[in-house]
Amino acid sequence: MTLRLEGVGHAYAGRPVLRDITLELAEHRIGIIGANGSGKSTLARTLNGLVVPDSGRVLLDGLDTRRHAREIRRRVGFVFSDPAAQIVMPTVAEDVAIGLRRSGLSGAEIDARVAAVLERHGLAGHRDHPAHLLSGGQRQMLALASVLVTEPEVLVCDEPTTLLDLRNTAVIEDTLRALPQQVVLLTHHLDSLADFDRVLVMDEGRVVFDGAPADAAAHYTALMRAGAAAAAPEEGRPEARP
Ligand SMILES: Nc1ncnc2c1ncn2[C@@H]1O[C@H](COP(=O)(O)OP(=O)(O)OP(=O)(O)O)[C@@H](O)[C@H]1O
Repeated sequence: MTLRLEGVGHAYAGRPVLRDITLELAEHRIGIIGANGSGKSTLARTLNGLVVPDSGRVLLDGLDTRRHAREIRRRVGFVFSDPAAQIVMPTVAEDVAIGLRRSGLSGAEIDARVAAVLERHGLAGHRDHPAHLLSGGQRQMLALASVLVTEPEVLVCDEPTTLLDLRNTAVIEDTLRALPQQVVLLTHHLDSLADFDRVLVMDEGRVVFDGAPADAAAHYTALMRAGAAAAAPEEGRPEARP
């Protein structure tokens, strides 16, 4: 199973946010880091066809997201930063089950799969609770469970721990780490990617580094320092003083 981007470019209202990106994503765990607005989310969204690029193409095992959107969405799951974006049903179990409505499984099979996923992710005791009464960490776990129940081959997670405290961040990260399927994780937490197979650094719509986690973290830190230095007022300039 391989995701491939070929010459991918995308613009919003004429402003380029992805610039000629060519990549093959085959490793088990891939991280993407980069400054706010560098194009990470847009890139991630091209991977399951949520965004169809203006130019170039994105392929999953040769299937183009432009033409095979439904098949690709089934195989590439997507988890958003804010679980509110994907929790749609009143109760926890109903929310997990909704992803299986077109699976062709029987009601009993759906119930069994939902129960297994809730059990695996520590939500079995909340089966019939309203989703909005869960804690932030439980809500994100529910959003993750609702995607995992469909058994995607790839999971793309767009900053899934941004709204969580350190404990829940660790719980979600440990869950992602233990998944058998390919995971593409966007994050601002460089430590979370320490044992990843590959980390991409994005800057202004381009992949400016692609390699081992420690090297990517160093590259990103240097990039951010250079950006901060360029933006800071020059020392000693009279107009820069308070
Ligand atoms: N639907 C949209 N319409 C218009 N502009 C958009 C849209 N989505 C993103 N943008 C803009 O495109 C640029 C890249 O956004 P994107 O969300 O891909 O970056 P990001 O690296 O994920 O940022 P962050 O770390 O802040 O989430 C930003 O300037 C953003 O404002």
